[in-house]
Formats: sequence, structure tokens, C-alpha cells
Amino acid sequence: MNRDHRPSYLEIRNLRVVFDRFVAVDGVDLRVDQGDLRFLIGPNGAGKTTTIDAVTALAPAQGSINHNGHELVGRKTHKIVRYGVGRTFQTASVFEDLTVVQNLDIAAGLRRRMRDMVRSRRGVSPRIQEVLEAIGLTDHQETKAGVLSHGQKQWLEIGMLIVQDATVLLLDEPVAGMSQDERDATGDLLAALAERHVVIVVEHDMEFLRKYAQSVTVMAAGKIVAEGTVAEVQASPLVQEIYLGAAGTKSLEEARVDAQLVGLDPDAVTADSAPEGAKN
Ligand SMILES: Nc1ncnc2c1ncn2[C@@H]1O[C@H](COP(=O)(O)OP(=O)(O)OP(=O)(O)O)[C@@H](O)[C@H]1O
Repeated sequence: MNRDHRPSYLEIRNLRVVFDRFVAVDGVDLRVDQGDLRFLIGPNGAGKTTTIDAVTALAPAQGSINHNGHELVGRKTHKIVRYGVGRTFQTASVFEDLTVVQNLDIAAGLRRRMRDMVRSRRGVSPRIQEVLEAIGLTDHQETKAGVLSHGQKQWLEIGMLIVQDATVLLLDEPVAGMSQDERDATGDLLAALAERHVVIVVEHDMEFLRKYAQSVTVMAAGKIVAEGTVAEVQASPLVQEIYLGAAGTKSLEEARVDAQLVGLDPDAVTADSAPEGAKN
């Protein structure tokens, strides 16, 4: 939620990211509002991670990225964090030698004034207790982050963004390597967070997507090729071509698995069914 209580949004217009002469993101328009749970999908190399890297100034962006009226292009990463944009990485970056609460305290400290930090050392603040509850780590608050399971580390990282008052959460493959129970807990957590945040999830796990996505944006070769509900993007001929095509970096077997997961006939995948969308 915006400080003036209007719903938060992230609006990307004509985003281009060029590495040397290689165009990794090519004219992307993407708007996500608070209350939506948006999944960003596409084959390997489509430009998904580069898009969220551009939002956080970790990749060189051209175009416009607006968050609640603030233009982010041209800002440094720390300034973008202060505007409320938080992201996680495929490998959770938590302080392994510190406890769960200490990790959250440090993250919260990025936002708090010194006198509040001194006061909070006497105990766990109500705000942190609330976040511990939300991320399911209340019983692990004194556990060192290094011994948490992979899933718990991801939740802690998300908790660290929440205590920083992030209004945008950009999550890169949050359920990769998680057990089924952890996936379900993460899906429920993301659904709850989406009510109060702008949430964009980069994900390859199509089963997870079908269960939790409220809307989906599909990228291929640096461009957006479809957007809508899961059913709408699944019905898109271009998406079908991309997911039925075994060309590119996927093996035939991987392409068949992907096709099956988005509800398409895996037998329709052939080695020479090249994805048109990826050729542009
Ligand atoms: N720093 C960089 N320098 C040069 N090329 C890069 C750089 N980062 C990414 N790329 C290239 O940009 C393209 C898009 O990469 P990106 O990681 O965004 O794809 P992705 O859709 O997230 O794929 P995956 O699902 O495999 O993570 C790829 O061809 C990649 O090799």
C-alpha cells in the first residue's frame, strides 16, 4: 500500500536491456497492481531475470519503470530499495551465522531510526513477531539461518523484505528445490502477500503456477508474447508454439515435460517444431 493509502503499482514501459550488442529485453510493457499475483514465465534465456534485474538497477535499463509515481530508471539500487522495491534471488541471501530474528532485525534496521533499534533490542518487536508468524518461522526465531531448510531460507528472505516495508516483491524462482509441503506453504504466503504488495514471481514450475497465479505474463526472446489468466495464456497459439517447440536450449524431453505441465499434448512436441515467438 502506498503511504497515501492508494494501491501500489509497478508500471514498466518500453523496457530495453542491452548487453554489449545483445538485446536481452526488447520493448517490454508490463503493469502489475497490488492485489494481483503475477507470474512471469518463458523459456530459458527469455529475459525474465534480466527484467527484474533492470527494475532493481542490477541490469542497464532504458525506458521507464514507475513505482507509485517514482521513476526508477536511472536510480541506484539503494535508492530503489528505499522506494519500496525488494527482490529475492534464486539462492537465498541471508546471514547464515545469525539467527532468524537477528536477520529480520538487521533488515528492519535499514528502515528504522537508531533510537528505535536500541529500544527493540530488549525483545522481539510486535512487527517482527507478526512477520515471523506470516513466514511460518515463529518456532525457529532463535535458529541460526544457516541450518534452516532451503524453503525456510527463502521465507526468511521474503520476511526480510516485508520488514523493510517493501511494497513491490520480485521473487526469482521461489519454490525451486522445495518439498511439496513447502511449495504449498509458499503459495499460501504469496497469495496473502499479494493483497498488500505488488508481487511478481519468476517461475518455471508450471504446476505451482496453475495453482497460485492470478495472472501470467509470458516472455520469449526478450519480448512479451502473451498475458492473461492461466487459461488465456495456455490457449494462446504463440505460447503453444513456444512451449511445444523443442528448439532452443531445451532438450526434446524437457520440452515435452514443459508442454505437459502447461496442459498441452507432449506428443505434439517434435524436434523441429521451432518456436516462432523465439525467432523474432
Ligand atoms: N550480464 C549479462 N551479460 C550478457 N548477457 C546476459 C547477461 N545477463 C543475461 N544475459 C543474457 O540475456 C538473456 C536473458 O537472460 P535471463 O537470465 O534474463 O533469462 P531468463 O528468462 O531469466 O532465463 P532462465 O529461465 O534460464 O533464468 C540470455 O541470453 C542471457 O545469456
